[in-house]
Amino acid sequence: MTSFKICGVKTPEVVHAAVASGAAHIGFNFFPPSPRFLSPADAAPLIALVPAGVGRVAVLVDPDDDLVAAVIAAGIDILQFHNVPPGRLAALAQRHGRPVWLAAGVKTRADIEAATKAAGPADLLLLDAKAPNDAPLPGGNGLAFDWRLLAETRPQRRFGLAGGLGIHNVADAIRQVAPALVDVASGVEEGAGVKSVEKIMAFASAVRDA
Ligand SMILES: O=C(O)c1ccccc1N[C@@H]1O[C@H](COP(=O)(O)O)[C@@H](O)[C@H]1O
Repeated sequence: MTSFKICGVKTPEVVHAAVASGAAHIGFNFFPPSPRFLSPADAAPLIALVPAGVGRVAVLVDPDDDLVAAVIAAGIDILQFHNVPPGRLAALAQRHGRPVWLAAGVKTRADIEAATKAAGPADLLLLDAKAPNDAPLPGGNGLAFDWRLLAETRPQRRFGLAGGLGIHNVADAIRQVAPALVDVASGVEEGAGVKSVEKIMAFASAVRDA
């Protein structure tokens, strides 16, 4: 079965639901403009509820070193980076001694090629839709990219798929793209930043049935 990540979790009830659903990873968002934002202090008691064997992932957008250190102190074990300048990913991976994921926006084949190069030291390349220029968030926008691009230009490395996934399309995405992991934020919400336990369970069933 393809593994899945439930991203942007903010309450104990949703942590428990994500664990019960079989999520391999749970994401905590540390980007202040996001409706899913948590401070490291607020995230720490939630992160502590995640059992061993389930990955605790921090979503970070071009963070400074203090924020990275703070999320690690809060109990995070995987660092997911968006919008990091070229070269900084390797430095972050080395300095903080944690697995790193590189999230990259895709609209064209060239984006996939550039992301594959940039992801060099990353444990996972997470391909998401490229955010529109005026979007306040680089991810979490509920937008999918054209997955057919991956049939033409498949990254020669481990990659995950994010962006606009939900109960209605995740099985198709898995069959069509065969990613190592699928990642969802807004597709299991009933309002901006408000997760639905029912939708999380339905998403998990759709992944299992794919
Ligand atoms: O979710 C957010 O608010 C967010 C903010 C900044 C960077 C990344 C963010 N989320 C990531 O985007 C994917 C896809 O989101 P969606 O399913 O399309 O809503 C999400 O899983 C996070 O990895």
